[in-house]
Amino acid sequence: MHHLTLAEISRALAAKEFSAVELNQALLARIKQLDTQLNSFITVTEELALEQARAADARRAAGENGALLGTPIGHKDLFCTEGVLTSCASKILEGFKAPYDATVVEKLAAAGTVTLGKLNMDEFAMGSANESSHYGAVKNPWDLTRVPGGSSGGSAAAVAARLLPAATGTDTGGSIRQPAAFTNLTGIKPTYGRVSRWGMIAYASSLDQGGPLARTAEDCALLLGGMAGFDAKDSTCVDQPVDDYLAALNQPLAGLRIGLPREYFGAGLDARIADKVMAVVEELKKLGATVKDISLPNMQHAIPAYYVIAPAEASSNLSRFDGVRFGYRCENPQNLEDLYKRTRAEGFGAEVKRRIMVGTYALSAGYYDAYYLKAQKIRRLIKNDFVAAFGEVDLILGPTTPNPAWKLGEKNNDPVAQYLEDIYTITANLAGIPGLSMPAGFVDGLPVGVQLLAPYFQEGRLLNVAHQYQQVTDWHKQAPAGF
Ligand SMILES: NC(=O)C[C@H](N)C(=O)O
Repeated sequence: MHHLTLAEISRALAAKEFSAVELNQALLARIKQLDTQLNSFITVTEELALEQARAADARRAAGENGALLGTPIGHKDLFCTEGVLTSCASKILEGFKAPYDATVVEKLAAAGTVTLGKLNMDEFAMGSANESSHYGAVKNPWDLTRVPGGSSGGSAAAVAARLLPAATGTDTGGSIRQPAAFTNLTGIKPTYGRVSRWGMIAYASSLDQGGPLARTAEDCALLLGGMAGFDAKDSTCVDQPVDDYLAALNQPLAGLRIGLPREYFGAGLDARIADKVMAVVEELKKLGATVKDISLPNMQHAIPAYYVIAPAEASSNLSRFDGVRFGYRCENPQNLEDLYKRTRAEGFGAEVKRRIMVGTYALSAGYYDAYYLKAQKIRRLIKNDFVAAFGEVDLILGPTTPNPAWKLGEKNNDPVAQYLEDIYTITANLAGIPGLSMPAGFVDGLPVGVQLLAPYFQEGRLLNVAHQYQQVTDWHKQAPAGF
């Protein structure tokens, strides 16, 4: 059963080929047996899962037939789940059981999904390797000596290893798309405001967006349909109807205008990845697409701008973790200041501290104009580049990452080397547009992802193109050996 996609599971449950209880028990057994190799789960919610599976079977017996009813998923451990540890993979949230469900969790539970657990991640979603977790690094099922990408590395590893058919993730600068690329999955970061951030622990609020990771575009369409929608509890959530993503999948691609930004194919890109990207372009041409060279001239400024804006917002968001209200508190504080200082010094890991310091510095009087304000101006230029490009083309295509998954530990001592790996993904967050990564082949046995970008609220278009590509290729069907 573990090789079935979410859509196949949905159909099998509807046809009563097996029950939700049988399916979820089988996956729980598989998680117990195999996750010791990957470390993709922080918490396995066995009791909750069986309770939800029994309820789903009862709802089906009573005549309900929702597409997600009884389907197994996992949540990245920054989505609040009532009564269950929600850790952000940080020591500072040690023992924190959320008092309520995030909107995404609530919506998916109402649709009948079964939560098998909470998935490992980079601490507070800061990283591209899933090595900064307080709960230990996650391993890539394609090569256990390599990183799965980050920050949604646990979600990616679990889905790639067939421990789960799909999972939620979040993407602030690539955290869904980059791990999807490193583990041969399809993952979509929706338009900013498409999915509610309520109950999703904030890293950089103007960039964070939740979305699905799965093995196929069809599965992403199914899960995103359950996640997206207006939520009055998130003031940045957009009140616009959600498209029928499943219905959009089968549109023909004839006449689709694809733009290839020349800045995406410059220095730093592994030539073997460039070849894979061009092979995807050829395949899409056969399906009727036309291709045009375009330019996104401000892309070179994206990394410095992102690594000012994201830490600035993080330094503000993370000030709430002070040992008073949530999670970890240092032993025997001498006074209030000592409580704050030692709790935060002991509770946050090195990368989180680095970003709090960078962000605080960038926002401080005298430096604000030079760094934060300048970064915001660059952000606008990057957005304008996309708006101009989408005047000429329907979709932008390029690599998701410049390199395939690197070795565990390889970029640990060089944060900037790791930041540079985000070059192709962070622009979509700065502009707020949707982006999708899909499997496009292998280099030395390691998965390669291709990224598709679309205008605001055209998630359906991205899923449509990826689905059509997946009808004529089978990269996405390849499973890692041993899983
Ligand atoms: N959170 C993300 O989207 C990952 C990005 N590499 C960051 O560390 O900010």
